[in-house]
Amino acid sequence: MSSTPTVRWGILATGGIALTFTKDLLLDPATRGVSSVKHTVVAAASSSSKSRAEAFLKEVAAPSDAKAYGSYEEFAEDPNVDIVYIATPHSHHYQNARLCLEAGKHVLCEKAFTVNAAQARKLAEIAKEKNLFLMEAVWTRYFPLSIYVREQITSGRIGHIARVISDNSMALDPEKSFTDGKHRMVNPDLAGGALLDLGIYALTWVFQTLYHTQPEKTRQPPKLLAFVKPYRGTGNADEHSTMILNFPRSEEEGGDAHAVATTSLRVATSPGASQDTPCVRIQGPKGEIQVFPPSFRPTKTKLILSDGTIEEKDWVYPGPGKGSNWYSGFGDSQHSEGEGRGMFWEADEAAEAILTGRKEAKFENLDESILIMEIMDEVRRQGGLEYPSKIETLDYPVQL
Ligand SMILES: NC(=O)C1=CN([C@@H]2O[C@H](COP(=O)(O)OP(=O)(O)OC[C@H]3O[C@@H](n4cnc5c(N)ncnc54)[C@H](OP(=O)(O)O)[C@@H]3O)[C@@H](O)[C@H]2O)C=CC1
Ligand SMILES: O=C1OC[C@@H](O)[C@H](O)[C@H]1O
Repeated sequence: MSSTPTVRWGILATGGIALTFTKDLLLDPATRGVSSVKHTVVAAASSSSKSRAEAFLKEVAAPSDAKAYGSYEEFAEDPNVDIVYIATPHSHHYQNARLCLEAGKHVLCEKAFTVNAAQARKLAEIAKEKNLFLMEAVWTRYFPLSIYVREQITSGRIGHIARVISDNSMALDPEKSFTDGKHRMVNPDLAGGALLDLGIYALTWVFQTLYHTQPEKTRQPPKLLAFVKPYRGTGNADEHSTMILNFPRSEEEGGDAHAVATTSLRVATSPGASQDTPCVRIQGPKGEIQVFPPSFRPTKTKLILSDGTIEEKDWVYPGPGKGSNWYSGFGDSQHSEGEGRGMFWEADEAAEAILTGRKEAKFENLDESILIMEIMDEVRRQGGLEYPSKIETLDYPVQL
């Protein structure tokens, strides 16, 4: 019998990303060289019906004794669940995460963490009170590619970072793709728009290169200037947001660093099907690191130094995958047969934290998730973008 500890997951919601995450979760960790932990799925819940949860468990090939629930509330009480993965729209994260924390479960909650910073702060407070692990599921931070980029920065390869230019945009043709305005990408009731869905990755790259690479004690929040263009189809959801950030730095560190973070659901980072325009450029006096799209799951980096060195790297996502119908999100065709999606690395991190008693994630703690929510609050304040009060509230429980 294996002595490897197994973490027991419950999956809250059965939509697109829940399927992708759970299929990744159930891949053998040995395929990515992990031997310290195993994952299993013991329950799934659908707010639509129990039969939908059953169909979900079947589709992901969960163990046959995994339990299906037709209600999130009943599911949260399941004594066999160690940690819940929350895969509802942004609007629902606060209510759903709070439900699970109140029931004593550890939580991995999809991005954007919440609708606003106040909700994120409240969840962090409850997790702390109850001594539970809580993490925003920003999977990109856990990729070997991201770890490599951060290491190039901290080892000083390009010198003190002067500037980061970061985009995550997709030409989604919203009038055609989301005709009735109800889709979560554009629906204000679901905290839709580019900023919370796609812009968070543009900000993730800015923060993981300019903020997370600093010693924790010296990290300082940036100043922000932002513009927001509303999506005319639904009004209170943005079709693009553009952010300029200034990160304070001492003269010894090269002085203040600047970032430009952009996001759009109308135009793409790299035109057509090409992926040859960098989505992230990290610039220092000794060179530049480029990351190629899509910024949420890049497969290529290029380091260009002023001494003429060029290091190009292709990044493979370990498998075995589950074939070509693997959900890949909007406009993302970057997935090859045989590859996993790459969501298992964040799951490994959550599991490792639970097993070692750590309460926050190592590559983005709760303070950093809260700070990024504060930045997005400020973008919306400067851009005049308000969501309905029922999804901005701290009240709990609220039926959405
Ligand atoms: N990390 C990544 O790469 C990705 C992350 N995401 C994030 O995952 C979350 C979900 O996205 P995605 O899976 O694409 O969304 P889907 O619309 O495909 O699924 C959302 C699920 O949430 C549940 N739900 C509960 N209440 C509602 C409601 N009022 N309206 C719609 N759905 C509801 C439903 O499941 P049920 O009926 O079973 O309760 C639904 O299937 C978002 O936060 C998004 O940002 C999305 C795509 C990629
Ligand atoms: O998180 C995400 O990454 C992939 C995108 O396709 C999707 O819209 C977004 O939610």
